[in-house]
Amino acid sequence: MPAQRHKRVLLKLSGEALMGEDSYGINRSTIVRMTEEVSSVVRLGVQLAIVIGGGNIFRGVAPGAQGMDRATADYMGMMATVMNALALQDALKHQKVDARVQSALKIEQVVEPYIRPKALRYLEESKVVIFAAGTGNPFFTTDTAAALRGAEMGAEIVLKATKVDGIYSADPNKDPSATRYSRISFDEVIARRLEVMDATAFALCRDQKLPIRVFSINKHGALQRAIDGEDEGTLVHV
Ligand SMILES: Nc1ncnc2c1ncn2[C@@H]1O[C@H](COP(=O)(O)OP(=O)(O)O)[C@@H](O)[C@H]1O
Ligand SMILES: O=c1ccn([C@@H]2O[C@H](COP(=O)(O)OP(=O)(O)O)[C@@H](O)[C@H]2O)c(=O)[nH]1
Repeated sequence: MPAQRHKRVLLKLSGEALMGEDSYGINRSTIVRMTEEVSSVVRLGVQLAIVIGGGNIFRGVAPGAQGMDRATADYMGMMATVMNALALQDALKHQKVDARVQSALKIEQVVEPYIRPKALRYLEESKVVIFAAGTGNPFFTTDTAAALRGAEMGAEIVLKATKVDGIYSADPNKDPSATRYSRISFDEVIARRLEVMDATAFALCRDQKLPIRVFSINKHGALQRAIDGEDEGTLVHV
């Protein structure tokens, strides 16, 4: 076992990445590939909590939400994350991985509510815990939910699996000359307004001294390398 392997991590999975090549919803082969990677790290004995996004179904700030009351649109976005959480739980079941979904919004017939001690117990029992409905509050994001739940679960690190392979000096989708950092401090990320995660999430992790690693969801083996503390993507440190 590598000396640096993390024992308990909070993995943030992008909702948008679940779309794969599609323009909306959940792409079957993408979710299967993701859950194969997740199940292989769970088999190593790593305690894994997951926060899943919802951007593949609905975003409170999307053009489709224009003219809507922002809080209403955000509640729709949170409901979208519940759908993704159920799809992820089901896909993990096919990999013979036991997962529990806990929602920050009460939808009792569908998922159990978030109860911190229960979530901690699941982790100790080596069950994957999937946190749905973000923080349960409008005007927040699932990145902030990842920071919050990561801190509550006592995770050693927040692993953000996203479309880009790290944090760049500028948005690499807009500026092809942008260069990737292998390590960067929270203060620098915030001062330079690097937008791969929102400022609330960065600030919460900085205050809780909870490091973040940003890596590509599409790179085979990247999750394993991130779990093993290897130089993958970008590490944001205190
Ligand atoms: N400095 C930066 N480095 C990397 N990505 C950035 C940067 N600034 C903006 N981005 C954008 O952030 C996106 C990832 O954030 P986001 O869309 O919120 O991801 P997710 O859906 O995974 O939560 C990337 O696709 C990229 O276009
Ligand atoms: O605590 C939260 C988390 C999410 N959302 C809403 O849910 C949507 C989907 O989450 P997010 O955009 O973070 O998902 P991802 O970027 O991972 O696809 C957001 O746009 C918000 O509208 C929210 O209101 N509060």
